[in-house]
Amino acid sequence: SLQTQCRHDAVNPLASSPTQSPLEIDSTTRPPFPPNIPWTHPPFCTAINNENKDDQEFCIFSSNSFNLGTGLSILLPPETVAGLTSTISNIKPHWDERVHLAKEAHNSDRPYTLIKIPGQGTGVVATRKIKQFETIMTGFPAVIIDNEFFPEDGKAGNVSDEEKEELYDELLERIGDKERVLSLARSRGDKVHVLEDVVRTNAFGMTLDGRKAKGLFPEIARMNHACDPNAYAQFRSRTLSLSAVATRDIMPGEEITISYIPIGMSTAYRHKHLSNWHFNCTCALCSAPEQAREASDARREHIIELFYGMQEPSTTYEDLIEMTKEFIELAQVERLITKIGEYYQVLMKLFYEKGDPVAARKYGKAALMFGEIFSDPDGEFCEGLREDMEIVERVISETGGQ
Ligand SMILES: C[S@@+](CC[C@H](N)C(=O)[O-])C[C@H]1O[C@@H](n2cnc3c(N)ncnc32)[C@H](O)[C@@H]1O
Repeated sequence: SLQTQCRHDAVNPLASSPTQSPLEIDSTTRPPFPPNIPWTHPPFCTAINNENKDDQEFCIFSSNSFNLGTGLSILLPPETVAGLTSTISNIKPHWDERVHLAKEAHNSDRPYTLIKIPGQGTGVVATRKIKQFETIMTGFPAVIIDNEFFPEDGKAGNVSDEEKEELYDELLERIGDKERVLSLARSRGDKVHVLEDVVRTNAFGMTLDGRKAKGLFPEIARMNHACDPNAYAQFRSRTLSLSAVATRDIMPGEEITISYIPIGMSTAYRHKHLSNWHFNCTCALCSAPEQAREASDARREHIIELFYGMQEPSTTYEDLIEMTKEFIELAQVERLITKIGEYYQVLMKLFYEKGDPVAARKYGKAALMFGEIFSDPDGEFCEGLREDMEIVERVISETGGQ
């Protein structure tokens, strides 16, 4: 049978793990700091007491030269950082990517500008027509912090306020371009450390070598949320970059938006998930007339029913064909294009299990095409799909597709 059980992490569309093999680390001593690695400060480490497991060491590593001197500071276990070191030292942004990054670079080539959006602070607006699938901007992180430091709102977690305060002060001190970070939006007032607030309000979920973390990409963080967005943030583990990619054509003057939450939920679920950002969503879908919103909710709920229905063992091959057609039509009406790779992957698996490898190949190819646009091309999702496609191709050549 096919190997891929892993879909993108539904809650964390940016999940991925870098492919580099870790440098050797002796975890009983301070992490090594050889001169050939890119860090410009000695690591600053602390052991966090975890009630259920052994203590875990976390260190701040910083590079002032990263990303044209804007700098990077990360707070992760040293073993995870070891796996990232070669990625960080190898980053040479392409010129077309740098256009959107460096203050001094060709500003006029940028297809967007920042403006004030009533009730939403700053937002990003297109200055020319942007074509579907075009990369709008590519950014690199300023800060990466392990999720150990972000228990869910209201939960205690393993790190004391004093420990966090000390670590965040140190992290902030080491950030090369502080303004790039401190000018970002905040949502929690003075109740928490300014860095915690900025990260909670602006960072993207990512998985690095199996550890969940939050990455702060200050340029893309200016994009506001919409429940039916026209762009998508794609993480690439190989370059540690995050790109905003257009999911449809965007006209000049149109605001460029991304979804902060997994796409495809009905209104009530969306608002529950968005509560983490402390704002009432005023996007076009949430402010649509009640009738239109209810119709969209009904379609979205039906998509979810079909999705699970198709996976029921009792579903026959004929039912699967009918359900697939209806499912794809609804997903198109709701414009869930960024999820389509994930949906097609499930269809590939189902048709394969029902003994139709030719249909499985059709959906597998489509899954990979969308996966390479909307998820990490070197991440688990695409890697797993490539392996599965080899199995499907082999079965077709052995059986002639019967
Ligand atoms: C990642 S920031 C986006 C950029 C931000 N507007 C700024 O001024 O830098 C997230 C914050 O923007 C605002 N925001 C984003 N999307 C919104 C929406 N759909 N409706 C209302 N406020 C929104 C909220 O204040 C939220 O906490």
